[in-house]
Amino acid sequence: MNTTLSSSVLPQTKICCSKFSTSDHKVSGSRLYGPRHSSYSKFTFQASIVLSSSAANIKNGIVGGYYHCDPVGKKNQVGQTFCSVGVCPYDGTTVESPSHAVEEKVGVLLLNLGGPETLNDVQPFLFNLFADPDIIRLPRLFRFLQRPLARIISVLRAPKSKEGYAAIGGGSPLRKITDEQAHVLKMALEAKDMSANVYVGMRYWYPFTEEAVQQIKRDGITRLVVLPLYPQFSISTTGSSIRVLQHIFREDAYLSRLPVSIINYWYQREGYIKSMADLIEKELHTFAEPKEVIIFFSAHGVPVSYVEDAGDPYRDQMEECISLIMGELKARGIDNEHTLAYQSRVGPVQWLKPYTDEVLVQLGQKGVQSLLAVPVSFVSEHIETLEEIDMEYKELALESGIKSWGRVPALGVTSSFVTDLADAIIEALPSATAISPSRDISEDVSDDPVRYLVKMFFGSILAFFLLLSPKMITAFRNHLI
Ligand SMILES: C=CC1=C(C)c2cc3[nH]c(cc4nc(cc5[nH]c(cc1n2)c(C)c5CCC(=O)O)C(CCC(=O)O)=C4C)c(C)c3C=C
Ligand SMILES: [Fe+2]
Repeated sequence: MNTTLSSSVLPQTKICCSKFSTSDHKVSGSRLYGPRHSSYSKFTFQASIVLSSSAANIKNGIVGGYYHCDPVGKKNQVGQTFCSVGVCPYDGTTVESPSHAVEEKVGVLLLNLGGPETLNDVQPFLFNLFADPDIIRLPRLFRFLQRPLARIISVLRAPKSKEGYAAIGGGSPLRKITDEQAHVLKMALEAKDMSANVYVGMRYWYPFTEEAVQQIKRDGITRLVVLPLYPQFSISTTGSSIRVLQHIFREDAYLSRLPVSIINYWYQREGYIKSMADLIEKELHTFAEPKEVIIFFSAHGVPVSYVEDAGDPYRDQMEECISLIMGELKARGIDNEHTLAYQSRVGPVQWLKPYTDEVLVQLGQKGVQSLLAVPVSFVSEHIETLEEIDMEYKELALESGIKSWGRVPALGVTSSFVTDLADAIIEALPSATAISPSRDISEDVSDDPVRYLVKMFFGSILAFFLLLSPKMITAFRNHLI
């Protein structure tokens, strides 16, 4: 049974851990931190998962406690990571505490992508990114090629990426912004009477998730909330970060017992939607004719196969997110036209459509005069807002006939947004449970050496032809360099 917090069990620095207990205590009182924002909810991938806890744990698009996804039916890559969404759905109440109280040390781990801090970091950063099996998703038979391929692609891609990073000052601003978000979030939690250490763990650059987790251990954290800084869930972002975390936790006796709650996505939260609407509303007023402006949502793309073959909920969540933001604007009397397109594709495969660059040209040709670009996949400024949108897409739009261009800034440390993240963390805390030591399917290596050798043999032959085929070479040249 899940339990929840009442204000009386949220003192400033100490939390009685037994209040969080999930066992058979007597319950009384009323719930304070239950699921909110039901009107915004839609749980997009519940059909392909099987809960290990009760079905009542899904409510309002929010799932409490850990459960593991069953990769039955449609192949679901999401199912290879944790799928809990944090907040405790227990519609009961406060737990009566036994007499002893143990000091609780709450930790919040912010997960993010990370970015190169100097131009010399670019190629090794890209190597880490492309070596991630959630970014370049090779069939199992070809997994042994992941790192050699990552080496080749990162070397080929580095010059183009370096140009981009050079144009925004020689490195990514992500670390600085994420550190600021961590700091402001800690203060927002304190303002809500919750004392917590906030850590930053990056997937592909410093400070790596592993480092953050070691610090969490050293600090003796007794309860952890994990908050990926991506509003929508994608296999390639939150999924990948959580998979790494799962791996680290499973290997460690202390961590595998640590109660953890993961907020897998939060695009539907009222605080986030309203904060986005605030930014858009403000920016619309900078145009001479605000009502004529097309609101152009530009989301980071993912390959179509993620969504259509692996069950990535990203596109559905993105579409719902946009409709929630537009609904909020409409409620404020703003009913501009809007459109959604996907940016930043890499490599020769099909990505989610329509593509941002193509739609910009079409809009220009159709005679659209004013356009407001709204980045929606990410909450910090980064290379794809500062270079791709502000420079490349702006130039393309103006060349295509659009006269008036604007861009909504990323949320960063906007106070209404950070306050809402603090609420999400407080809501998630009661449902923290230890990570189950179940096997990570994505790293399931065959124990049988003969099978392994056979796979390696045929895999190498196939890979040889694949890598040397003129089509592949042309594709890499056209799309990566
Ligand atoms: C090749 C596959 C990639 C997928 C899939 C992908 C998904 C994805 N990425 C973000 C957010 C960010 N990505 C950033 C940089 C970046 N991403 C890729 C590739 C994929 N991303 C590359 C090669 C790079 C490096 C930059 C470049 O060469 O273009 C960043 C920027 C970090 C920074 O340094 O500022 C962000 C942010 C999302 C949200 C997403 C899927 C939903
Ligand atoms: Fe990316």
